[in-house]
Amino acid sequence: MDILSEIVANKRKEVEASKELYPVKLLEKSMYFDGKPVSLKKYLQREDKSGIIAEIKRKSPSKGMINAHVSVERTSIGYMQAGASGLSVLTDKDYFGGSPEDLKVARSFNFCPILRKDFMIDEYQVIEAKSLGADVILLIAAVLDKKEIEKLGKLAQGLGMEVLLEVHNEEELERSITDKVDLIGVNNRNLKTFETDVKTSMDLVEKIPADFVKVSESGLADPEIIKELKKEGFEGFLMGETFMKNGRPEKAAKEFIKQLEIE
Ligand SMILES: O=C(O)c1ccccc1NCC(=O)[C@H](O)[C@H](O)COP(=O)(O)O
Repeated sequence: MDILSEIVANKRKEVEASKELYPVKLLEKSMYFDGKPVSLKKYLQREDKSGIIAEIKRKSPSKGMINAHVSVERTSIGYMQAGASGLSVLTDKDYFGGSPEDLKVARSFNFCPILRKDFMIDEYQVIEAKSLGADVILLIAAVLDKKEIEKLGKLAQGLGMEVLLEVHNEEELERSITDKVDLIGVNNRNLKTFETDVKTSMDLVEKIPADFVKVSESGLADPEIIKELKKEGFEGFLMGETFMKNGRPEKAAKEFIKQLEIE
């Protein structure tokens, strides 16, 4: 079984357990449930922002432990002060060392778009994302068919959230495009081999219809590459490890964003 199939199989069990522990009726009582989400699309298009979606991720299947002792409060606030356009918070525990609590902490300290970064396969998780205060959910084309993307996307949009669809190649892009998503992310990481190549973004960009905000994801570590991706039409840049491998991720983000020379 490849890692993605393993993560998804594990996620199915986890979601069933969560449904028992925290039924939807309870999630709907959250103080965030009726709140208006913050638009990532709008933040990515602000000229005073960097376009960086800065991620909080303690570990990953490709890199193992990256930063076990990160302070979500300090890092999330620091990322936004450094000029990030939004936050991405891993809520998967077993493979990424995150938790729903991490997202709640980031939400309570920041007014900015927050992406719930997880493996979404069930409507329950979309409702849970809203109850945690998320503004955006991720849908991964490699694990969902078009009907599932439309069902989960429609529910998220109905709750006021935006949807980031992640693709890795032309086949995934072609079979998944729908108006039930708002942003399209090109994952530079091959989730089977873990190899990252920014050429993946460069090659796919012209195939993405103009009405979607374009995000380049993973393996980004050089400000010059961000400048090139911007020229190609990308407005968002999802970055995790480059910042998280530093003891103070927010300081690494500040240094990096400074080099983008935002006016
Ligand atoms: O990062 C992994 O090893 C990974 C493995 C399997 C599925 C997803 C994985 N990563 C999730 C992500 O999409 C990244 O955290 C995100 O794009 C940031 O990437 P990076 O800047 O390379 O940390």
